[in-house]
Amino acid sequence: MRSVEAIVPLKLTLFGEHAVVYGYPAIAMAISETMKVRVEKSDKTIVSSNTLTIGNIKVDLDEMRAESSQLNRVLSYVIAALNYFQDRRPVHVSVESTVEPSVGLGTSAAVIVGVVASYSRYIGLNYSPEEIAKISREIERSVQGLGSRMDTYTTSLGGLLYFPRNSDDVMRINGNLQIAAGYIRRATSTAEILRRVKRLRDRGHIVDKIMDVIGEVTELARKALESGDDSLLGELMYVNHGLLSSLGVSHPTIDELVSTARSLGMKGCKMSGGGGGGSVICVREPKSEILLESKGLKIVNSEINSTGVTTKEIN
Ligand SMILES: Nc1ncnc2c1ncn2[C@@H]1O[C@H](COP(=O)(O)OP(=O)(O)O)[C@@H](O)[C@H]1O
Ligand SMILES: C[C@@](O)(CCOP(=O)(O)O)CC(=O)O
Ligand SMILES: [Mg+2]
Repeated sequence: MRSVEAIVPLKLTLFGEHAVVYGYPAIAMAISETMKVRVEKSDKTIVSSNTLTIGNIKVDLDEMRAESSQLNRVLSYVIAALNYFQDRRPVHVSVESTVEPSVGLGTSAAVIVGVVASYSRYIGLNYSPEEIAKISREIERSVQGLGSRMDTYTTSLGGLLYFPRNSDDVMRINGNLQIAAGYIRRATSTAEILRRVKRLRDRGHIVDKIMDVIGEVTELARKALESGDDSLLGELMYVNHGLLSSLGVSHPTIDELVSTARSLGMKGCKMSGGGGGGSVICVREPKSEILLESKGLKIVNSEINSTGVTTKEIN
């Protein structure tokens, strides 16, 4: 077999980001923005990517070789995913994403899921999406030192998913939800923001009280999703956003956007994902994408992806 290609959906966190890391519930959905990870036969291990940006490079112009102290960090998820396998064969891993890295859409999870799905099939293993999710979750947590099962399970399994409190379970939600979503670039990574929240949480109980309320909001949002109550769902988005902002994980542009949406009488908007900039979701209505674009956000294809990660052999 010459090569295998995995197509991985990215994700939107609807409710419960950050709290889910500490056992509180969350709701996330896989979307139709995707990442392709192709693994093909090679005489040495090479990684190429269409969206990765690295700074601080030194180029040997005679050899046209680039070096950067940031390479290891930026490729850490790909490297960790390949290192998971005992059966290591030299391959060319090419990653093609329709969005920028590190904007709250789960590219860290997607790149791990894509490498695990494509490389495992390339060496003749036949993992189920659940096995890919389980393996990928441990890899993402090992790279970041912190993190929940939400992103790796959502990008592996697809659909609209509910992650119950204090459990390793995941359940599908039947809800027909129209979301508008977009992102701005951010200057930090989710791993760094997770460390910042952990430091805050280690200093006292107030963070757990805030996360407990986020958990209550998420449970109410699950019921609103199942009953199709968009106006309650939107209100809960504003509340969840305010609670995340109180944890210091939002961003001035995002806060201003969400408060503008609320003052315009829009149903609901909130940050989505790790924060510090990145993604915003709104209950879809005529004004939502206009507002997102007016604040400089890049709109993403937020149609639900119900299939999760898929792979195909390319001969
Ligand atoms: N196309 C890609 N190729 C290789 N690694 C990627 C790619 N996209 C993202 N990553 C990895 O994921 C990291 C971003 O993860 P994170 O900060 O959690 O943001 P998010 O998961 O919201 O996209 C990047 O710094 C990089 O290490
Ligand atoms: C902040 C968190 O809840 C979601 C992170 O989302 P993203 O990597 O920014 O797309 C972390 C986690 O669940 O592992
Ligand atoms: Mg991530």
